[in-house]
Amino acid sequence: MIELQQVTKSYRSRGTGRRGGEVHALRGIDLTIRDEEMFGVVGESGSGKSSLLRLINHLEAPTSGRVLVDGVDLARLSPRARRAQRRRIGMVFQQFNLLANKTAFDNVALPLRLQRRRERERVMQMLDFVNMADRAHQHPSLLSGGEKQRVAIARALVTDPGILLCDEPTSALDDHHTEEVMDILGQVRRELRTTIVLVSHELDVVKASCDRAAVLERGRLTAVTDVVAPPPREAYSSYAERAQRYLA
Ligand SMILES: Nc1ncnc2c1ncn2[C@@H]1O[C@H](COP(=O)(O)OP(=O)(O)OP(=O)(O)O)[C@@H](O)[C@H]1O
Repeated sequence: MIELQQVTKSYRSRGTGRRGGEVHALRGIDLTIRDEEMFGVVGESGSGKSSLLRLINHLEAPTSGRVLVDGVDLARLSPRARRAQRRRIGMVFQQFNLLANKTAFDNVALPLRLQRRRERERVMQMLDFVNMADRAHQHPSLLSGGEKQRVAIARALVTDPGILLCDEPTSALDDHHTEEVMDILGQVRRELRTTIVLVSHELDVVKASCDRAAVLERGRLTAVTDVVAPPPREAYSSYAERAQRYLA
């Protein structure tokens, strides 16, 4: 479970025009994300979505308030214990962040190697999970955006984290690849029982996949809603019927 209690995050403003000023990226956030749910975070650009993820991952500490992951306040841990705790959280980014000079296999193996683990089987198992086993020895430049993101998901999950944070994972992809990546994330939740936090400005993606979603507006949490999934494609007899009903 992830809990944010009265969390505030402020940054010194960038640039010289407002020297000494502060940007209030998050203000007074109270939020609980349950185990094994797919939780959406939506909001306009600058509303604080990425800041929220960085706090959950403890890449940054809150200015005030507490962030608890499975009941543990990472701010109170020693740096070493915090690093160990952070390994239980995987992360996926909009621009994939794969190393261009390494194959898909080596990219996925990297988090294990950083822990001095060499587990070829485990790497292949994760590549298989994202349907990329047959591309294991290709470099990212030969892969489509959707394929790169699937490799990035395998890399994030190879150390078996209980939580996966996704920052705009489909925003650089076309509709077809978006669907492919969201199918994989659905499978991650169902089969690996990973808790997924999905930051996205694409309301359709959140509607089709999340159980609940938080709406951020200029750093404030304005709502947490249960998401009602749209009817599945099979519910319509034709594309025309689906388009008509979806748009109306
Ligand atoms: N390191 C930083 N230093 C200064 N200001 C920052 C920093 N990171 C974020 N901000 C500011 O905090 C606010 C929230 O930014 P954040 O990136 O969390 O929003 P976002 O909703 O993820 O936006 P986007 O969708 O454009 O990435 C913005 O005004 C941003 O300029």
